Amino acid sequence: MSRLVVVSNRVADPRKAAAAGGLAVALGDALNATGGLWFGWSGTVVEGGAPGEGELHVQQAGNVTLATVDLSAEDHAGYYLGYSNGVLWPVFHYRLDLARFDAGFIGAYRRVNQLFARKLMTQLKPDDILWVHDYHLIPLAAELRALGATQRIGFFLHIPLPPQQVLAAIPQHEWLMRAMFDYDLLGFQSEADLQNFSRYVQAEAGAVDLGEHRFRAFHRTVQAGAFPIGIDVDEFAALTHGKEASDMYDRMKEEYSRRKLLLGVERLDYSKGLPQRLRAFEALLKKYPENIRSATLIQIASPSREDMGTYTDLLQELESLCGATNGNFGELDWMPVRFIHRNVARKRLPGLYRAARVALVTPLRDGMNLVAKEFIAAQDPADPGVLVLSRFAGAAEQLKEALLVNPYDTDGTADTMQRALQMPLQERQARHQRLLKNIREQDVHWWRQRFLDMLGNACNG
Ligand SMILES: O=P(O)(O)OC[C@H]1O[C@H](O[C@H]2O[C@H](CO)[C@@H](O)[C@H](O)[C@H]2O)[C@H](O)[C@@H](O)[C@@H]1O
Ligand SMILES: O=c1ccn([C@@H]2O[C@H](COP(=O)(O)OP(=O)(O)O)[C@@H](O)[C@H]2O)c(=O)[nH]1
Repeated sequence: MSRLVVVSNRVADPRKAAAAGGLAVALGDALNATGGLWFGWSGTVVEGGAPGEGELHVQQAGNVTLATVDLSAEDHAGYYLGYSNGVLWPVFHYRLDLARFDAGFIGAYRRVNQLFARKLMTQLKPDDILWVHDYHLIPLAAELRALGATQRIGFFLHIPLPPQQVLAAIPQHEWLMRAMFDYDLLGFQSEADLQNFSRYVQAEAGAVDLGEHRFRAFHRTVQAGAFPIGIDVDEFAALTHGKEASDMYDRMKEEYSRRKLLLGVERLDYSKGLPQRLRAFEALLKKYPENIRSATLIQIASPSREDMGTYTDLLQELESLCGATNGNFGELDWMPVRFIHRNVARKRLPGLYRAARVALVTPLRDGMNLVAKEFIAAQDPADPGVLVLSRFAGAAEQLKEALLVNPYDTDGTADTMQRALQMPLQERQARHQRLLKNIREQDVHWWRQRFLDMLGNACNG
């Protein structure tokens, strides 16, 4: 059997995967099941290190070999903060207004992909199957092929793929698109992303649609598909009954025994729609004053990409919005919003999810959003909470029994929050049952197996 080689910017020890975030948890799970090699950035930034160079560290973690590379400070700035998160992240989330098309970034992005390709080549076996993840590494297959790699290589994009006209604003978009054709299989989170890819390559590269999502361009044929990522429902249910989550649940129930909790959990990121959510919550208090003193919003915003101005600006905006709502509506014995700018350990999160009556997952755009699925998995089926979900999250294609909202519509979102708070038990149970069925059927194992089965059958040529 071929060995699985997973490549991603973030790498985490899969034995400790429960402590890591979305992408890392899912990949840890995929590798735990099959064993193999996980290759990527070590997380170390070397001040004064030579650009395009980095030490390779190899260690064993159970049945998974971890191979990671350090990055020089110059490469980290240009590749991770610059091109990946200053250009690709905003554009792929439809935010051209936030993109910084700095001509200096692309050199570092290319250099790090070349560095990864060189280091990875030393670890590869001829019949390995490679699975590359996310926007940091789009040209990796092209760089590997240039060094002679002939292995099967798949790519999965964890973030949205925007429409053609948005994508085409990236000065290097043709180069990126050509690089995509060096993969055998391209995976997207949703049907909408897949459709955008199909239109884009036909319009911009004159690609020929061979049917069943196979496209021919640049003398190569690539298979594409939608593979919505899931969670390990059983692992999450077990976490829910663990000590950390139970303690958290008990604390929350005691603290908020007389109140209904609304909950938001995410990285502090402009894609997550946090200012819009806070405004909608304030509109809820204005339109439905019965919620004054009886509803509390807990918003966890875990620190992310803090070296970037767009992220620090957002923090200031959120602090000011929360301050205004608490100032306008707060009472001596009740504060409407609790804003927590810290990471909450994943082991404790299920307790928080279970104590909440309503989860607010209202991103402006999101590849998938695993928090939505974790919230469902953590609920008590006899008395479940309600999921309010943005129609612009990848998860909305699957989770149809959630209350779907347009996060730009402040009053509409406030009305939906009210509906969620008022929803009768029977309706909550019926919706939850169907949502749980969905996340069980399309879980992380299903995601991995479908992608790898299709990669096994796909062959570029
Ligand atoms: O690695 P960071 O820069 O700290 O960012 C964390 C991860 O954020 C993004 O996650 C995406 O993947 C999730 C799992 O598929 C998906 O549910 C979510 O919608 C996406 O935003 C990013 O794509 C990852 O590469 C980062 O590691
Ligand atoms: O304080 C926090 C906030 C988030 N998460 C985890 O981070 C992941 C976020 O994944 P998601 O797909 O929702 O969004 P991303 O951050 O990857 O864009 C989920 O597994 C959360 O449980 C966490 O462990 N602690």
